[in-house]
Amino acid sequence: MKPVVYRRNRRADVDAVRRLGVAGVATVHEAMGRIGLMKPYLRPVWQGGAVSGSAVTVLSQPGDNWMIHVAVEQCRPGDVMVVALAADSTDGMFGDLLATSLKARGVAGLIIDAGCRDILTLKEMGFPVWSKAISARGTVKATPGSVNIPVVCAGALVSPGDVIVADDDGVVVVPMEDAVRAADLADARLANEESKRARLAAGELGLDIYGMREGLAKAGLVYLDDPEESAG
Ligand SMILES: O=C([O-])CC(=O)C(=O)O
Ligand SMILES: [Mg+2]
Repeated sequence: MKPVVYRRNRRADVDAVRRLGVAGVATVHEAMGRIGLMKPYLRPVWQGGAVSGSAVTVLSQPGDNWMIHVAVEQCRPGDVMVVALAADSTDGMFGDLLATSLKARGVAGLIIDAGCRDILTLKEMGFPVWSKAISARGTVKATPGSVNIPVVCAGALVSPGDVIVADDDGVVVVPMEDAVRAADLADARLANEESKRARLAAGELGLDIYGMREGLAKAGLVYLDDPEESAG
């Protein structure tokens, strides 16, 4: 496949992107029917960061961060850069210099299926990164890849413009055309969880709130008194 950069104007619906970010990864993943989650080996390089934004996708060669430099130019404020690899790598392809460049363009964060370095500075900058590894191993600029093509990142298909939601729980992808519907479903789920949270906090049991007792009995669960106590 010839290396290519697709210039792209289309982005996901801005309000849907915001609402999906508020809902967070676990809620969005559930709302979509438990799909779209990247593999859990992708971890935030510092805790407490959270982003949602339209994906600018990058396909890079292992040990080579040339295409990240190329992709910076294609980013707009609010975008999330997603870097997939043509073959497995944990090399430290990204650090505070590239983060400074992305931040200057208003990019919200980076998802990378490889290594990241300069962690302390990234944390001080408040620039969130989810990576497969933390590694100081340096990389070259030798072989081109592509920008804004569909990629598979940590097991999930990401097309340019798809919504990326990332927080301490992981990273989830929402197809661009599903963004508004997913945001509506996530909002409904949040409202429903709020009422459940209040009832659980008041001491009601999940067993009763969810009407589980009958199903458990049908499934054969029995309750017995402790034989030692009744013998006594
Ligand atoms: O320069 C690199 O190759 C990656 C890096 O450490 C940075 O962006 O600061
Ligand atoms: Mg560096």
